[in-house]
Amino acid sequence: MADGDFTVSKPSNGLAKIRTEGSGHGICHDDSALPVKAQTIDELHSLQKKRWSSPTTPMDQQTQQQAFIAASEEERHKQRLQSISASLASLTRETGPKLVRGDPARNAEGANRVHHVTPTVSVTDSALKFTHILYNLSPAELYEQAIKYEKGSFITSAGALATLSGAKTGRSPRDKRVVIDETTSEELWGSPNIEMDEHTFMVNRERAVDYLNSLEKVFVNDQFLNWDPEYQIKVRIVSARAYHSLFMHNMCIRPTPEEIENFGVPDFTIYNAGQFPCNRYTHYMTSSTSIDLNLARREMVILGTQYAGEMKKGLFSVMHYLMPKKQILSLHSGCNMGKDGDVALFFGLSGTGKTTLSTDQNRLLIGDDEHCWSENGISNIEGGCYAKCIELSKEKEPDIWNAIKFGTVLENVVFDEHTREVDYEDKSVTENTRASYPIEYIPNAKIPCIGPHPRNVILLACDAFGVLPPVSRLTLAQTMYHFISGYTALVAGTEDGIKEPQATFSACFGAAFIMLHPTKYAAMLAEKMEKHNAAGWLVNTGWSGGRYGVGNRLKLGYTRKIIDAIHSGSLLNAEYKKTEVFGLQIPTQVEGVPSEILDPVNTWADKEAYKETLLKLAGLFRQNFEVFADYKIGQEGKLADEIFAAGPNF
Ligand SMILES: Nc1ncnc2c1ncn2[C@@H]1O[C@H](COP(=O)(O)OP(=O)(O)O)[C@@H](O)[C@H]1O
Ligand SMILES: C=C(OP(=O)(O)O)C(=O)O
Ligand SMILES: [Ca+2]
Ligand SMILES: [Mn+2]
Repeated sequence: MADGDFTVSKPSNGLAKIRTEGSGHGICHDDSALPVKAQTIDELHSLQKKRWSSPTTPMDQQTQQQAFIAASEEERHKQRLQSISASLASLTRETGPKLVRGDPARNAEGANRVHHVTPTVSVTDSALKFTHILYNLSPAELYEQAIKYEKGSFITSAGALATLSGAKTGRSPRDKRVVIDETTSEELWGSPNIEMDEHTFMVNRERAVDYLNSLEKVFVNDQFLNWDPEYQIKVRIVSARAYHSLFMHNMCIRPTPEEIENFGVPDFTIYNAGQFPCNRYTHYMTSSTSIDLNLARREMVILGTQYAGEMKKGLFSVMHYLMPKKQILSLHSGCNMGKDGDVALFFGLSGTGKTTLSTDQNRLLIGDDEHCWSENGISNIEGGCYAKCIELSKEKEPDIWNAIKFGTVLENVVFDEHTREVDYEDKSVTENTRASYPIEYIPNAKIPCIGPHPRNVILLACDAFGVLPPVSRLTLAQTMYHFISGYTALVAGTEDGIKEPQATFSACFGAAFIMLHPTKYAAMLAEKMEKHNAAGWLVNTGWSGGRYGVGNRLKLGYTRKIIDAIHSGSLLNAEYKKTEVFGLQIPTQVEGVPSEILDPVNTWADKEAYKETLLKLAGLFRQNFEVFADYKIGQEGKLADEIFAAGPNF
């Protein structure tokens, strides 16, 4: 042995004899000579964990180092529990539940932290019970909670937490409602915001709160939205599952310990009752799922769905209401920045490439999904990303692949029972498999997630009809036309027999989230693009060479080359020609992309079918835009006429 403390010699009886060296008397070291600072096993275990601290998103150094006014620790914990108890107060019983900090499983630990928050006036059993609060737990603690108590939670070979979201594996837009009162009935755009009244909201709120209070423990996250400190809001998420708490830990901005101590009263609260359904006898309820937004109360209630994306997109709706009031444009877009500070926005509906294309090894990631454009520039609303991971490959999307590690929530993926290796091709649970990770898991994330005014505005459409060009340069009026249209066409996925792509028009590429009339956002976008001289682009990340079933999806590598040419500015100076019907300007050459695919007509073998499909899509655009024809945009509505004229002509 090279540096052995002991040697092994082979005696005649065949058994190896161990001789320790340096011990002098030929006996082994006595372990008891090394003192363990504990007299009992329990004491030993208590040494394992150091004092409580809270996980953070790296903010700027100064904020982090700022000393905070120190009330006594006990006092601060008490205040926090009081604030949470107020959040969870039942409206009819007037008082909040009794709260205990910590895990009920560790009773001894919890018991000495009991706080009698408010004197109880009612005498029901629920008033006698304690609700344990698991407050801003760390990813490690949440892993333990999930694995111990939530069926379907596993650690994958990469270290991510695999979970199941239950019966719902996507959002439920038809079950999302907004309270209409005197103010909001004036302000809100009717169509996507299915209404409900205040009273019904309160019925559902009570249902969610009673459910949460009936549990042994609930998770509470206090976090921030929006990286621009001037327009940041404080959010509280009360949920029943560790999975939800970890998801929001990843998706919202994580406060420093100092910020947590001084958090105070949240600006907005989510009550996520998850699997607990709404009462279908309640007015307005059309299913067992209800996602209810009350802007006046600044509250959201979730009943009957565990799909975590509901929380993040629910808060996005809130931002779509609050931000425009401050002249800030909220955007359903990804965003990244070049080394020279050139910022690009990527708008698009789900699955069109916002996350994939904003995550670019050559550029700094500002965010993948939700942003604000204010007079200060661009800021990300969130602290994390939510990537689709169906057919995820290490080669094509290395940064997303590498972000799937400890701390990442992997929703609804399928993995090998033994190795826990994820099969990203497997759609057994759903096609909408997802990974949620903190933004700093992307190596070139731009932290803080803010940037200057955008230079390029890229509208993404996954055109399964295969007739939109891979890239077109848009005039301002065309940008507005396509922004208001919000087109994409997807295929129904795995189902057999689906030959016809489904066209979707979703105003501002986010009709499910916008709160005001689409033209309000469009006017702000036009004003900002003009002021900051941003160029508009339409990029088809969908089909080429024929519609779905005949052609193929454009290679991600080609789309990336197109995006590179937009970023570098080289595409601004390219030679262009105009397409028929849609009147789009398309480049004749893009570096790294076969020129013949740039005009889709070249890629279709059946030219007649091409023309027919093109006209069909143009007709769908025209039909969709009819409802917007009467709106004024810009001064004296001049832009409105231009925008209307910027649609297809046939
Ligand atoms: N040419 C392409 N451009 C962009 N994405 C593509 C392309 N081809 C295939 N994809 C896949 O489409 C999906 C786009 O999803 P994602 O970026 O998560 O969309 P979003 O963030 O807009 O919802 C990814 O799974 C990506 O791998
Ligand atoms: C979370 C979502 O975002 P996206 O699909 O746009 O990435 C969603 O739409 O449910
Ligand atoms: Ca995304
Ligand atoms: Mn999105």
